[in-house]
Amino acid sequence: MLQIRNLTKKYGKFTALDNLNLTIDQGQIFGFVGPNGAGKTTTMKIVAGLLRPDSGQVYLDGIEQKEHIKEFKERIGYMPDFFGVYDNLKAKEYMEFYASIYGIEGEQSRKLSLELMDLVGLSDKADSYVDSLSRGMKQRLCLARSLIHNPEFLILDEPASGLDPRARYDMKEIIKELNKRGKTILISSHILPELAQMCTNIGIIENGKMMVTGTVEEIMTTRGTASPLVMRFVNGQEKAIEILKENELVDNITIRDNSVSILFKGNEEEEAMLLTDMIKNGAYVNYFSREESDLESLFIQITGHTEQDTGEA
Ligand SMILES: Nc1ncnc2c1ncn2[C@@H]1O[C@H](COP(=O)(O)OP(=O)(O)OP(=O)(O)O)[C@@H](O)[C@H]1O
Repeated sequence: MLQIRNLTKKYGKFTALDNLNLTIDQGQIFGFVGPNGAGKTTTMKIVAGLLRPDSGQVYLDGIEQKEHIKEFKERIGYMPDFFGVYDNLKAKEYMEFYASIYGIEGEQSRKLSLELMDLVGLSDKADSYVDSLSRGMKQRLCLARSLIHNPEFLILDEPASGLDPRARYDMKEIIKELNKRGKTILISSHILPELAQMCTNIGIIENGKMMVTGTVEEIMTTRGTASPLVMRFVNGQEKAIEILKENELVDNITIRDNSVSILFKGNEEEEAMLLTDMIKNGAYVNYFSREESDLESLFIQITGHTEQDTGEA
């Protein structure tokens, strides 16, 4: 079990992580979702032991990271969100180089490197130069590299970023296979439906704080977002919004294009009363409906961002 407790990280005066808490149980694939700059990479780097927090603790099975950094690094594999340049290095040499960092040499290193390249579907590229591989292949190689010391916990920072649909699918299948083989996985992404298909649990981060964590179903239930209430107005939207703001059952008002979306905690009767109240006060409502909720709308409800807003998917 990985536990992150009250993690705070500042870059100068800017607070990137603000008392962040998170627990990931063994065997989970935990999807870490948030807009650009929310603090995902910072969190992942801290857990991987590559960045020091200003305060807070990270525990793996109750063992505190600061006191046992070597053991942490042995038990955790980290795949960064960028891939460096490796001139004149073949894929197998790249793998063997990383194996040597962990003291794995000779025949053992060659065998392990080929096994891992096979696992990520790159066995036919062992003799290709790293720089000649496609982006998807490089990312799979990077994943294979993070497995070289057989870590039980994997941290994957946007492993499918920039890949085409086929390559994304392949990456997802590899991650599911790794989970089946016993790896606990923390994965970040902006692609929410993809995370939903693959993850057991989701955490949504915004401005360095965990907004919500749980299974997808739990999140939707506890946030009351199972069905956001969406409405449109021909006239009187401002008045309607005033009414919405005063209603105790209304949470999180999102205004997008020509529609207003809210989290409404009331029952059907209270929903009808809300509509009546808006109409009585001069709002011309031409649409008022509970919408099917998915992860995308959940994300927007919680963070106020669309995937497009967050930049690269
Ligand atoms: N080395 C640094 N120096 C100063 N500010 C930084 C540094 N690294 C990150 N930040 C800032 O900290 C915040 C969190 O960054 P981080 O990379 O953790 O976010 P993220 O959620 O991973 O974003 P993205 O989805 O874009 O990768 C951002 O505002 C970023 O600009």
